[in-house]
Amino acid sequence: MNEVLRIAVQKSGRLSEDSLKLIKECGIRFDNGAGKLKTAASNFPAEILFLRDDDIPGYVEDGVAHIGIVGENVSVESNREVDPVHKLGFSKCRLSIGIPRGIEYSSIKDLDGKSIATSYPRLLSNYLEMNNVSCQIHEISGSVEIAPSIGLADAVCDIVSSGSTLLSNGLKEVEVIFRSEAVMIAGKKLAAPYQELLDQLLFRIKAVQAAKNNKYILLNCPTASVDQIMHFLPGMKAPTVMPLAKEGWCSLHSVINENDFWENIEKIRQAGAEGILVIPIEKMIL
Ligand SMILES: Nc1ncnc2c1ncn2[C@@H]1O[C@H](COP(=O)(O)OP(=O)(O)OP(=O)(O)O)[C@@H](O)[C@H]1O
Ligand SMILES: O=P(O)(O)OC[C@H]1O[C@H](OP(=O)(O)OP(=O)(O)O)[C@H](O)[C@@H]1O
Ligand SMILES: [Mg+2]
Repeated sequence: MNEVLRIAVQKSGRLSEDSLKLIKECGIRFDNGAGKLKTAASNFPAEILFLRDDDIPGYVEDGVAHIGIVGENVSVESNREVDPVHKLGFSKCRLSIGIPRGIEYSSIKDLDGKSIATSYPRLLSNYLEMNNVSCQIHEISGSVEIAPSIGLADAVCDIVSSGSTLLSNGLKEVEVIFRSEAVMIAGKKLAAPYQELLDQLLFRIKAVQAAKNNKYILLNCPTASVDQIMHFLPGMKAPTVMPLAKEGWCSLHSVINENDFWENIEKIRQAGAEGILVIPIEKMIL
């Protein structure tokens, strides 16, 4: 197969580092020397294109790139015909409406007749329409949070993560209109060889993500407690249980999910587990 999967990633910005890290964790090696806008992988039929994030959905729709990594906010705002094939779990943020801190706010209806500055006119107008509110939208491409203080608009609608940009510009968050994270997008109806390469890449991405969400756990426990502990550590199929060289004791090996880690650790300690070791997993094939 000579086909090469073209992957579009952001050249420099909030998505760049995590996008390249993910591709590397999938075992794909490439050289991304400074200023390089295109690079070929050395051990996977892929080429990486370094682009402005706003241009990525368009390139994927046109087939210039087969797949791309962008924020869901940018993908949906672009209204391009692309498939959001897999959420990637990084660059989590929200698109929110903010108003000057001193202004009282009770509901979205308070914004009726007001002006809002944003880089996301489509997402904003859909939200306003859904709520039967009519506003004047000022589209600007950056430094949106400055708008109320220079008299450009009454409110803003922009990306919020920690909220510190809103805060340092005298604004408060009043409505979350969209929640976003990085997503892999693909062209509609990819030709079979590219779909096959995308499937291989997705298989690797899922293994990397599963490994990040789980830890390998080893512990010692009284043999009589195994059933109770297994209940909290079901493992991928079932935990491994081996006798210890001490009568009435065994060693139990399993995986534990990051999300309920502390809660379950407490429960297995109460059930008699001792000498608990928790180890990161590098890849996890389900
Ligand atoms: N503060 C943040 N925390 C988390 N994710 C964010 C944050 N700001 C932006 N993002 C996400 O990262 C994406 C890229 O943000 P960035 O600020 O790098 O975009 P940009 O300035 O438009 O970049 P480009 O120069 O490529 O056009 C956003 O579309 C959003 O999905
Ligand atoms: O809630 P916070 O944690 O403060 O993050 C929100 C800010 O982050 C992004 O800007 P960024 O810093 O990427 O700068 P840019 O808009 O110039 O790209 C976004 O446009 C917000 O301004
Ligand atoms: Mg951009």
